[in-house]
Amino acid sequence: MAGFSLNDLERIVAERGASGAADSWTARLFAKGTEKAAQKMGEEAVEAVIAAVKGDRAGLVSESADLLYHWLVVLALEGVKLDDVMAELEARTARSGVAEKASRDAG
Ligand SMILES: N=c1c2ncn([C@@H]3O[C@H](COP(=O)(O)OP(=O)(O)OP(=O)(O)O)[C@@H](O)[C@H]3O)c2ncn1[C@@H]1O[C@H](COP(=O)(O)O)[C@@H](O)[C@H]1O
Repeated sequence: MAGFSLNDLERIVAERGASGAADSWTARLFAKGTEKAAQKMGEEAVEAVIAAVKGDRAGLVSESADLLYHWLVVLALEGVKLDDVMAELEARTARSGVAEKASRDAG
């Protein structure tokens, strides 16, 4: 699917979290703080694990979405940017030399 990214969701989480809106789950999580948000993140991770082990692909998609959303809430509450995580992943990829190996294999 094109057109929606984790960066989009990160921005929505920041806006809704800061809104204080009574009908916003994100604002409620922000008000409760990192401990509650991290607890929810852990619950969603376990639910994703259970779906994977059961071979429940639709469940795995749904629980993965819940997990990524709650993970972004925890990052926001802790002042960590998605870009920081991507930079770490990029650095690991560079250290592993996988990109160079792939381009050598392709050439
Ligand atoms: N992606 C999500 C998203 N995924 C899951 N959830 C909410 O996460 C909550 C967790 O559900 P659970 O069943 O695990 O928990 P619960 O039983 O409702 O709560 P507890 O009793 O366990 O505390 C639900 O209320 C879901 O609606 C989400 N809430 C919001 N978003 C995104 O955030 C945006 C803003 O949402 P609001 O902040 O609600 O406006 C939305 O447009 C979405 O893009």
